[in-house]
Amino acid sequence: MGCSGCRVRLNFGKALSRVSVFFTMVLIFTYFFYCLTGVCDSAPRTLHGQQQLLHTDYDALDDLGRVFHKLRAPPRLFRAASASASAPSNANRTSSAHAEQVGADESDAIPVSNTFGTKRFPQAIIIGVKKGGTRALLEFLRIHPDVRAVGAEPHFFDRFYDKGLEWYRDLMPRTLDGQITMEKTPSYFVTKEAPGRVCTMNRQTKLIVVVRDPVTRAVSDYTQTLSKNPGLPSFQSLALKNSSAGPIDTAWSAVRIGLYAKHLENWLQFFPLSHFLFVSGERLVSDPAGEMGRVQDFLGLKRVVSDKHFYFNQTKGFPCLKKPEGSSRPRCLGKSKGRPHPLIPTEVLHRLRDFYRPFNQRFYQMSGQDFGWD
Ligand SMILES: Nc1ncnc2c1ncn2[C@@H]1O[C@H](COP(=O)(O)OS(=O)(=O)O)[C@@H](OP(=O)(O)O)[C@H]1O
Repeated sequence: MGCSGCRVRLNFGKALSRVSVFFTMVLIFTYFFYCLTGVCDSAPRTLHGQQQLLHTDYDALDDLGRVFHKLRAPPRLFRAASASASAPSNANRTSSAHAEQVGADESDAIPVSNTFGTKRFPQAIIIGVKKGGTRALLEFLRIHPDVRAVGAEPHFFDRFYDKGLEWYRDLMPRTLDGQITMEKTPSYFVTKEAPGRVCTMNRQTKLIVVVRDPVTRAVSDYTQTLSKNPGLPSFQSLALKNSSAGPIDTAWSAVRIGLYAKHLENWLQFFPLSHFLFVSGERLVSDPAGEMGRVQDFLGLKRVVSDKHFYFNQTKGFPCLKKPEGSSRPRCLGKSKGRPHPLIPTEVLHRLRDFYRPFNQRFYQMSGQDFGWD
């Protein structure tokens, strides 16, 4: 009896240890599963620490009103997490970052998440210009394994500066050594306070400005506003004071943003010219690989993004990204990028062109580049 009792107790003890081993395994698997999905990210978080910037829809990402909706979106599963789940070697680091970029098109989200690395302030920012081609540039750069970028526009240096630098850093994706953190907010270029603020964050920041013929840019800007507000007055009545007879209305933001020389002057009070790269919005469309070569050189990156990444999509009328490795679909920008412009009377366009000419010439002198808009 004592013996059997002891045996029963022994059997019971064995069963108990098997059950506890089983539960321990379950716990370990659950923990790893959650880690892989980024939920157990243990890095310190700020007030806004739950925000996870996801690359979802290019149009929405550029829609300022929806940025914070995007910021609060819950993290989703992503392929790269498992690729980098084991301690990442240097090779894994680049390929895992690359894997995060794979698989998106304009409607299908590419959740960008990473439980490894450190959140850093951006070393390079695309500061402008609105409707210049900034989204195309950022998305082309994101193919590069050594670039990690915020998908949405943070608008920190113009709208949310009072939230503080830690808030801003927390918006950034994690990067590993050798990777560059980037963001794009085109309104920085025309924000008076932005240069001083960026300089306070880091005076070594590299600044990229995508510029486009200011006349076409103004029409593009107007097209965007019109798409949100169909009752908008005509382009000419907004561009010209006192209707068609009057002078150009420089108070209208669609006109004012195109005074590139004026805005650049403000930035040059804080940063030397060597910190700027001016990307031609026109060449970004006609020769994306060529322009991307210049951008990668400026950022000190290996030239990874090249001809082989692009194809010209006849339907869209713009270059798109070829099917990235492991993805089922090629990637074009969304509907709000490359949409048809309304017809503007030729004399109004001529008047605008004449108006911009001296500012363009001044901008060519300041930047040391002739963009050939005249
Ligand atoms: N590859 C590719 N695909 C689609 N569109 C392209 C591309 N490259 C440059 N562009 C031009 O980008 C213009 C929009 O500029 P932004 O992205 O800077 O706009 S925004 O300020 O972020 O709203 C957009 O302006 P619109 O043509 O007026 O829509 C495009 O001309």
